Amino acid sequence: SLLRRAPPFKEMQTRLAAAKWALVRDFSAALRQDVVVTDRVTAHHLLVRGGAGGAFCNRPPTSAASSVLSRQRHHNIGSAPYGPLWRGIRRNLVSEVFHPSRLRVYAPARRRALCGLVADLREQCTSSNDGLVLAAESIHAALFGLSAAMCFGDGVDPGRVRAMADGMEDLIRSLVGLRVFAALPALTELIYRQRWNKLVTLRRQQEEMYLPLIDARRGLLRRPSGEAPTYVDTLIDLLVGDDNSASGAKAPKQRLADGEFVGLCSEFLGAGTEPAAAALQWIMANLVKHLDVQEAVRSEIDAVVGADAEEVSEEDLGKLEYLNAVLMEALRLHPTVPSVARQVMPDDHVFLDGRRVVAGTTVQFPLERLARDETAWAEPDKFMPERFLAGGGGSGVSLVAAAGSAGEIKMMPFGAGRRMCPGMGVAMLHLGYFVANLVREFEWTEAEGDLAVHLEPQVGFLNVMKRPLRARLALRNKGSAVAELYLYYFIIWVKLV
Ligand code: HEM
Repeated sequence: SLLRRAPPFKEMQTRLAAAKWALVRDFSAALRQDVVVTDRVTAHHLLVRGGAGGAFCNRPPTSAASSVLSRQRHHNIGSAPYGPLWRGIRRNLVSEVFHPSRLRVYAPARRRALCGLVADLREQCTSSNDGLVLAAESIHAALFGLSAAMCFGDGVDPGRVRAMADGMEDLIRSLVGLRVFAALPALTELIYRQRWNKLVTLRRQQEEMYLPLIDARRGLLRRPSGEAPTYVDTLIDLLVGDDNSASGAKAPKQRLADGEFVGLCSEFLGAGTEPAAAALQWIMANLVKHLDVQEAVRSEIDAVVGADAEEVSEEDLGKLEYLNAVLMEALRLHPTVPSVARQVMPDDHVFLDGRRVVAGTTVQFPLERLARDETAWAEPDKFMPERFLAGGGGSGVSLVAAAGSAGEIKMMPFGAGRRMCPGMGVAMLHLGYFVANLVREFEWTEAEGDLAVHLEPQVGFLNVMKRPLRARLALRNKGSAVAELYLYYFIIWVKLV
């Protein structure tokens, strides 16, 4: 009967095509009612201005492992209800880890990740006849290693980092199936026994891998000199308010429990790596498909960065306007998080065309659809970075919907409003830094047959490339000082692994 309640897919598409928003019933979320908003003015109104009265800042019940397994007692930033706990842990991430002054301290870790990636790609392309590389796997490993270093510190055993990355991929693959536990967990736990057991196993593995590293940081009397504070360090003494106080009275602030630590580290590693790794693949895939754009990025870099410079530095990125336009265009066409969701709370007075939306309704904002709106963009399905240069249709479009967005949202790959992604700044820094250096180091071209680049998405929990990125690489800077530097890093990397 639940299946019968869901509208046929085609009908839903037609309704969505014709309207600013549509009511759908989502059978997978058991009797839940969803509204899907596809209009950019309505999206801005709801996400940025909120529902009169309430803030319209809650997400629907989540399938995050911590929350489900602890019966909603332990939360991470994404799953926490809008309130003191959310405020405390989000503020900690934004001001203690992602503040620009702190981000500078992680520059050596970024450099090591880049050097490891370049060395890995060099090794692959020089050891095969045709320069073929498994770019998807290499990109993921480099970005995960960087997140792990920012979370737990340098010097975590590379074997353990690989095991954490494998566990995270497994968890992300399972997440769509785990949505059934977001509502009525006591019942769904019985019905979907196998999935529940899988969730318990994945979580236990995370505890076994993360807790010794967390304890090691707790036990440090003093950080090694010059080492940046890790995400775990910032959580150790953090005191947060409690949203679960049944009486509603203001509860005293408390330290985080082990379960919350594990959940927050899992979120940092997963949210910090997976959408960024997917975005980096989409960007490089478009550069492989559009060689003229790749060459234009390279020319811009060569004009700004001296031939003997070791790398495109983070300071250089601000001068690379065309590179920035490429990032924006790839994020517009391929938002790696497919949709953003809010739940209407009793305090939220959310109105659509004069009708109040009932409390409990989930409001979805499909990101790709908003960003490919043909009334907002010329030729919305085409990859045209120039549109983000001065005078183009996208110039002036900001990733932060509140600022300069003239009451509408033309794209929001990082979401919008108070719950928008807190990692946007660091993600854009990582994307710019990696893309610039990968284009400077190598010429990227397409392989043939099954290894060719397909810009076809596979949409699940994330919007990833259906066929993982493969490419043929040719070295630039073959005899330069830069090559020697990467060789040096490669030798160190091989010794470590
Ligand atoms: C290209 C990379 C990334 C993309 C496309 C992305 C996208 C998003 C989106 C669409 C949301 C939902 C926002 C909303 O509901 O309005 C989100 C939330 C979030 N992201 Fe990211 N993200 C990226 C990188 C990161 C990084 C590097 C971190 C760092 C750990 C991060 C941590 C989070 C967290 C904690 C939330 C939940 C925020 C809250 O509920 O207050 N993300 N992200």
